[in-house]
This record gives sequence, structure tokens and C-alpha cells, in this order.
Amino acid sequence: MMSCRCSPSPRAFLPFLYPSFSHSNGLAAAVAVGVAAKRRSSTNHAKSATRLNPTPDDYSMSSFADKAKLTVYAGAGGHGCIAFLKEAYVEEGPANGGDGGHGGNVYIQAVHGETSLHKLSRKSFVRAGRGKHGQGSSRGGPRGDDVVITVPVGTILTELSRQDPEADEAFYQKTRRQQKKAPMTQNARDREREERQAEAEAEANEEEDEADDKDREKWLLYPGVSSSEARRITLPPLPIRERLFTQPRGPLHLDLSRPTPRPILLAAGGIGGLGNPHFVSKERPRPMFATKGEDAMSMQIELELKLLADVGLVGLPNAGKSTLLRSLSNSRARVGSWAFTTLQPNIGTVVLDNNKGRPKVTSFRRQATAANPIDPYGEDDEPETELKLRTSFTIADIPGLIEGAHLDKGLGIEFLRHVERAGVLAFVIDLAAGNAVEALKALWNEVGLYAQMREDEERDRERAARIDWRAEAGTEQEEEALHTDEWWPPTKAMADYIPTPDPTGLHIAAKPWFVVATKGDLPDTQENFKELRSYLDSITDGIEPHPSGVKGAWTDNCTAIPVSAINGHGVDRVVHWTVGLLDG
Ligand SMILES: Nc1nc2c(ncn2[C@@H]2O[C@H](COP(=O)(O)OP(=O)(O)OP(=O)(O)O)[C@@H](O)[C@H]2O)c(=O)[nH]1
Ligand SMILES: [Mg+2]
Repeated sequence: MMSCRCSPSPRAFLPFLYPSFSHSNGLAAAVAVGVAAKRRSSTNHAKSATRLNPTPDDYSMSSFADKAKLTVYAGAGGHGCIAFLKEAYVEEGPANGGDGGHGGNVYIQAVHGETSLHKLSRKSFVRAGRGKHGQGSSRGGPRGDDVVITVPVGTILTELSRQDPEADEAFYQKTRRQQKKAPMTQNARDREREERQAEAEAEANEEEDEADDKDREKWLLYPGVSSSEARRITLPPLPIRERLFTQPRGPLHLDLSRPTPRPILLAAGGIGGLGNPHFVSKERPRPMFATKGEDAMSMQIELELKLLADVGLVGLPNAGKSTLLRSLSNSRARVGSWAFTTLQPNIGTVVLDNNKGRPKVTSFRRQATAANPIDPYGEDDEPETELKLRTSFTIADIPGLIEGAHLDKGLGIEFLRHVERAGVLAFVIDLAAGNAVEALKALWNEVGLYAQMREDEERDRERAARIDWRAEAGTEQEEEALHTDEWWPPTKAMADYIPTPDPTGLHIAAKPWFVVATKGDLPDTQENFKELRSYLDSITDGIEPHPSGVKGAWTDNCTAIPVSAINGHGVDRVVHWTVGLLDG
């Protein structure tokens, strides 16, 4: 049996959270001195294992991945069929080849319940089903199966590149038409030009042949047709057809920060080919050809998950973040008395009234109204919202930051992107591990540098998006397409649009924040706390600048809450304070 290493009374652990005990009670003071003598580090692993002071192997393992790169393939269309009715006494039956089925689509949907991209990160591609070929007796091929990629809420999709045979074809046809028009505008009197025209025509003829060959590739001929017969067959012009679903224009950038009620189309399936009955005419009662199905389009995408928690815990390694998360929620985050115990982010849910003694906190959150549930393309910046009673909030605990994290020291600052979207930041500072003010400044410095880096990246991305590579950009066709295409909002005319950049770092520094001064049970921490609190007061009063140095940052009410997470003391104040900040 394990010996009880717990102090019999909480007083010994709380020299300043409950200062009256340590001063009025001589015994408690003596115990506190004893504890101080035993303490080598600021950690507390000399106590018996409890839920808040677990053994390092008492944690729930979760597979977590926050990035995935995938190639998505839409389904290709099935080929049309060349068939004729065969019946007794009907010698040459009419054409009855069925059409090919359309290819399946690839969709993406953000859902609650998914928490990680780990399943997708193990895949390199996602493929929708291809349309089946048409068959005789006018049997059309069934459509290919659609695929829905489900991702956690908070995923950002960025399109890296795409191969779209239909867009390539449209581009090719367009350049062909332009080349055909060009000779007509030649000046007939200019001999030199005439010569060049002749040359151009010869070239054009060659190209025409090539084009014919290209068009021929899109046809299927009856297998019984010999090659000499095949050459003699005159094929009708290729029918102009549209995909069943309109392919959204690229490059896509979707911020799935809310659940999407319906899947969003990423890659539209190819069109199925036409069976031979479509080409029956007076002159050609038995067409020996059908069209092939369209090749599938493919797209390379990058998925990046930014966890969507209401509160983000930021702290140095070993500060006590995971213990705090455990004390606030049912989380089973790993706790250990060494740096970098936490290697992957943990999310915990704080239930506001769990009927287990936590005082009921009434809080309201804004959420999109049912009438205006989601705008997946981020066009609608200010969706209509309604107030809903908040029953819980979520906290993200991430690996500890060290000084120089922006230089990729420690685990780097990659994980900060998970707290970047949090409504409130809570800086967890170990009162027993050196000067708390210095620790807070160091943390804010790293957060500020990270914010700058992200803003630079974002600006580069926007700049790249401003270059419109499409062939039809700014032309009549584009205008037309914009009006007929209801699904996809018009692309922003970016060339003359220069976004006014936010002051550097402000998107994080503008968030409300507070400090959780933890390990308050350890002795000699009171002075440190006092200094921290007076520093925070002077920030609120405008005497000291914001610790990140960013101008215009949030300094409305900077405070520090002393807690002893390991004993669960003071954590209710953290809940109340957080809710106050979240409600704004
Ligand atoms: N005395 C005391 N010890 C604490 C308290 N909170 C955490 N600890 C101890 O501090 C050590 C580190 O705690 P963790 O919660 O793992 O710290 P962390 O910030 O998550 O660490 P990393 O994940 O490595 O960044 C553990 O040994 C805890 O038992 C506290 O309030 N009082
Ligand atoms: Mg941890």
C-alpha cells in the first residue's frame, strides 16, 4: 500500500491563499517550513497520487494530428455505349446504347465530434467513385459514389493546385478560336503580311488536324470498325455539355470555423459520355460511335486544424497548465514534474453547473441564428447572432513555450495556433519558479513574435490570391459565368483591393487575458505574487505598457488569480473570471 504523502490539512499548502492560517497557527507555520526544506523543485510529486496529482502514466492517450495534405480525385464519367437493338426478325435494330454515369463528387464537411485530422493525415488521397459505363438496351451507367471528407470544426482548407480537364479544354478551345480570328484582321494590301498569313494558315491547318485528332480522342468507336473504316467516319461536332455540379473556382480557401450543415463541394465529378442514340440523324441512322466520359479532376489540398477553444492556456513548461486543466474539467491530460510532459494539445470542457458543488454561473454566448446558420466562404463577416445560455466552455492546454520558441526552440510555437482563435488567453505562471513578472513578459514576447509571423504569412497568401491566373479573367465570358454561377460567390476583384493591415500582432494582443498564478500552496510565493499583481495593476492603469509592447492591445482589466491547482483551490475564481471575459 502506498503511504499517505498528503499533508493532513490544506493549510500547510496555502501560505498565502489563506494567509491567516499560516500566521495565526504556529503548527501550520512549522509544517510549512518543513515543506520548504523538503522542496527541491517547484513541482510536487511527493504527494500521493490523486486525480489532480496523478502518476505520469495516468493519462488518456489520444491520437492527434493537426495537419494533413491530400489529393482529392473526383470520379471520372463513365463512357457512353454503342449498341443496337437485337431481336429475332429485326435485322438492323435502332441504336440503344445507354449513357455513361457521371463521376462522384468530393465534398468536405465540418462536424462536431471529430477532434483530430489523424485519420486523414495517414491518407495520401481520397477518391470518389467513377461513373459506370452505359450499357445496351438503353441502360445508363449509375453515378459514381460521392465521398464526404469529415473534418473537425476549426479546420482550414487551402487549395495547393488542381488539374481540371474541363478548364484546360475551355482554355484550349478559347485559344483556338482566337487563332482562327487572327488572320481575318490582316491587312490584305500588305504583302509581307500576306506571306505571313499564308504561313500562319498552313500552321493553323496543321493545328486544325491536331485539334481534330484531339477531338477524335473524345469519341469511342464501335469495336467492330476497322481502322480504315474508322478514318472514313465523319464525326459530328462534340456536343457542348455542362457538369452536373458546378466546380467551384480556385484557389479555394475555406475556414470551417462552424459546423457546416451541408457538405461543401470540393471537386465535381466528370460528365458521363453519351450513348450512340444521341447521334442518330437522317444521314446516319446507325451511328457507330459514342462519347467517352470526362476525365476526373483532381486537387491537392492542405488541411490545418486550429482547435476552437474558448480559453487558451499559455505557459512555460512545467508551469502546471495540465494540472489546472484537470482541476477545471474532467480532462485526463498528462501531468509530470518535468518539462514538455504535454506533447499534443488537450481540450477540456468546463461544465458551468455540474451539480457537484460548482456554483451555477449564468453566462450567454453569441451564436449564429437558425435563419442564418453558416457562410462557408467567409463572405458574411457579421452574421446575425442570438444570445444563448452558456452551459460550458472549452479550454485548450498546449505544450509549454520557452524563450526563443519563435526560433524553433523547444517544441516551437507551432502549437500557439491552437490558442490563436481562443476568445480569452490565460497565462499560467508558476509562482515558485522565479520572477513571475519576467515570466509573463517572456511569454507575451513569444506570443507577439508568433502573431507577427502569422500576419506576414496571411499577407503573403492574400497577395498571391490577388494574381488571377484564369484565362477568362476580366473578360465577357467571366462576367457571364459570374451571373450564371449562383453557387459560387463572385471572386473579389483583388487588383485594386489593398487590405488595410491590422497593427502588427494586434489580432492576438487584442484578446482579453489574465494570469493564473499557480502553485500558490508552495511557500515563499507571496512576494512574487504581490509583485505580479502590482505590475498588472499598473498595466491596467496605463502606467506600464502591455507586456507584448503592442500598441492598442487589451489592457482593460489585467489581473492575476492565485490558485493551487493541485489542491483544486481557487479554481472556481478562474471559472468566474473567464466567463466574465467571455461574455465581454
Ligand atoms: N505544489 C504544486 N504543484 C503543482 C501545482 N500544479 C501543478 N503542479 C506540479 O507541477 C508539475 C508540472 O505540472 P503539469 O501540469 O504537468 O505542467 P505543464 O505546464 O502542463 O507542463 P508541460 O506540459 O510540460 O508544459 C507536476 O509535477 C504537478 O504535480 C500546484 O498547484 N501546486
Ligand atoms: Mg502539460
